[in-house]
Amino acid sequence: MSEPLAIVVNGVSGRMGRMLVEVINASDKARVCGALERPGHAWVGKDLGEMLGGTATSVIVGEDPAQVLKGAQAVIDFTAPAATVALARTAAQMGVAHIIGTTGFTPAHLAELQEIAQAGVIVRAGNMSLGVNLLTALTRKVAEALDSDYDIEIIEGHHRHKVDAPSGTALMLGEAAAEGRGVSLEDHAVRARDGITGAREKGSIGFAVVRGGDIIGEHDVMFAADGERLILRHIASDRAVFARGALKAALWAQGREAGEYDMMAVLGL
Ligand SMILES: NC(=O)C1=CN([C@@H]2O[C@H](COP(=O)(O)OP(=O)(O)OC[C@H]3O[C@@H](n4cnc5c(N)ncnc54)[C@H](O)[C@@H]3O)[C@@H](O)[C@H]2O)C=CC1
Ligand SMILES: O=C(O)C1=N[C@H](C(=O)O)C[C@H](O)C1
Repeated sequence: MSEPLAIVVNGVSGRMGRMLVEVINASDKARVCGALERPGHAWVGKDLGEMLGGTATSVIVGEDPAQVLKGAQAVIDFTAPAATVALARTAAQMGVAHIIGTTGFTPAHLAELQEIAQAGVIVRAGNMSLGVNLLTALTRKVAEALDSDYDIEIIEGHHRHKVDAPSGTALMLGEAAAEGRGVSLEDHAVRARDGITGAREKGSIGFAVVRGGDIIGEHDVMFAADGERLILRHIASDRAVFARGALKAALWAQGREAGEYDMMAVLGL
């Protein structure tokens, strides 16, 4: 049996950071070899196991990616856009595969990641779950089959702490719908409605956002026509689905050529 993959978890005290440690620790294919938090965070310099409420481990939470990534084969990163772009540069320089779950990137961030990926392996997806990636493939197929008499609306819901909207997943679904229709999302997206908006423009792709409580992540893609509606739905009820996907991506990324990949590639969809 091969050695377990050495993985660093970035943003380790966050909702996804904690979940990643749990999922990696439960796997015989990988181990947590390092942990990162934002500079000055209360966990920096402390033992990861103790910070998570368990027994001491040999992993001390660090704040300097260049130090912590030494000896790592992958870093899994669910943090914030600027932090992720900065880490991508270091990971590429050090030959460490960078698995990115962070959402909320601007077009400038995305262009920078694309440039960095010329020299490093990046796997990035707005949603790492198998279910959502299947939903994405289905959305593309249905959008291809139905004409613009079917209005496409994407409705997403998340917990009260989420800072970006629409969600990375909703945008991924919007891209798939636009691709299926053979149009550009940028030209057809309606990301907010308020006041006297006028009637719905034919061919547009609408987004609606719910924020509240502890909703982990819910996404509907609606195709609404005269006389019928088709709704494709995914509900995440456990963050482990995202962490398991990220671990799969870290294993898949080993030995790949430099480039930016997505979960559809990892899952072969
Ligand atoms: N692609 C996917 O499947 C999923 C993506 N997400 C995305 O992951 C991101 C994080 O989500 P949560 O864990 O819920 O947020 P969170 O707020 O609980 O955790 C974020 C963590 O990142 C840390 N952080 C911020 N700046 C940092 C820096 N410079 N260096 C190191 N750590 C830093 C914070 O201190 C915090 O611990 C969001 O963008 C969210 O949308 C969340 C779930 C699934
Ligand atoms: O912030 C979250 O929690 C989630 N974010 C991702 C997104 O923006 O789509 C994925 C998941 O739905 C949870």
